[in-house]
Amino acid sequence: MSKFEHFSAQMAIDAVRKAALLCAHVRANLTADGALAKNDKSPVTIADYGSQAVILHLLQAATPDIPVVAEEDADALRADDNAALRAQVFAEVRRILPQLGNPEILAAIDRGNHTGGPAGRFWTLDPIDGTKGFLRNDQYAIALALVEDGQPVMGVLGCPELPCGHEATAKTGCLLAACRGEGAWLYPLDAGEAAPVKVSSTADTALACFCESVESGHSRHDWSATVAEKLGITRPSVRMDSQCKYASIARGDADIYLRLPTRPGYEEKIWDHAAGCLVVEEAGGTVTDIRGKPLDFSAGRTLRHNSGVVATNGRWHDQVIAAIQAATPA
Ligand SMILES: Nc1ncnc2c1ncn2[C@@H]1O[C@H](COP(=O)(O)OS(=O)(=O)O)[C@@H](OP(=O)(O)O)[C@H]1O
Ligand SMILES: [Mg+2]
Ligand SMILES: [Mg+2]
Ligand SMILES: [Mg+2]
Repeated sequence: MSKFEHFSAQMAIDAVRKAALLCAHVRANLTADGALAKNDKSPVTIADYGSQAVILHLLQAATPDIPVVAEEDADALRADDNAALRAQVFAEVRRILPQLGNPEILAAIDRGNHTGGPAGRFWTLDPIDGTKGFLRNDQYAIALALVEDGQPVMGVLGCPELPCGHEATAKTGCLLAACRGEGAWLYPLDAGEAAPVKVSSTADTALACFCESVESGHSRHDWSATVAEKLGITRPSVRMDSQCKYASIARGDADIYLRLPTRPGYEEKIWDHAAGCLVVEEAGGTVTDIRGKPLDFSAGRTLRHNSGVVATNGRWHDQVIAAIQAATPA
């Protein structure tokens, strides 16, 4: 690993950990006035804005020349109607970074407006992935990746509600990190030693555990049930919010993640997949779209050359793709 990648991985892990503290504090105290609906009707909370402010401020300090593609912007926060929400964001960010003034917080959030593309380096951030899960007190993730010449080369997934192991005593909260060519690693979310992670070795698709979105608006549950049947799977799917699904595949808890498009024309966002995709690949798994094409992170802010997502332990990925082709309309 180059010196730059080593430095940026440590810094990214630290930034995600700080944002996770903010998210946990907001979630423990969240009331109905802590969230807004965006233009596309999807929710955004104090924690989405606060997490983005903390991470983008830290990225700006450490790598000022690397632009960022992030989900949120501060437009709604600047509106007079949202003064109360804005004040809560400022207060939450200052619990983590006490020196930051209000204008700096808004400016940090607005640093995420890069267009992406095929050349050079950029960061991509989802400050809270699975905002609906966060609001339901369920799974969510903080996802940060470094993309170089269209390829994720470093990824960090903070998963504050995912247990760090399977034993009953395992702490809640883990973080997965990967650098291209260096494997994937599992850390306790707060602090502590890393352990390598590997995908499952499940050899028979009939024994596979498959996971998908909670929201039927994000992935076709009826089609995935048909795909599962074609693969001989009898266990029901595990429905889980956010890129924690990628974390589950990387750790071998699940074998297949299906994200089958609910409507033609929806373009998946790069921040919803870059970190998770690298973590799974570095754990030995395979990630493609539903036609078996690699995810193309070089096309801007979205995966516009892809349709849906499939992640597996890599043993029988082609069989899963074939089952999807047979189960879904052309
Ligand atoms: N129509 C459609 N199709 C596919 N994906 C969509 C769609 N609409 C929204 N989104 C994105 O889904 C992100 C969270 O999805 P998940 O499947 O991981 O979580 S969930 O179980 O549905 O809550 C969610 O990310 P966050 O906004 O960060 O929560 C959205 O970017
Ligand atoms: Mg998301
Ligand atoms: Mg988000
Ligand atoms: Mg969102």
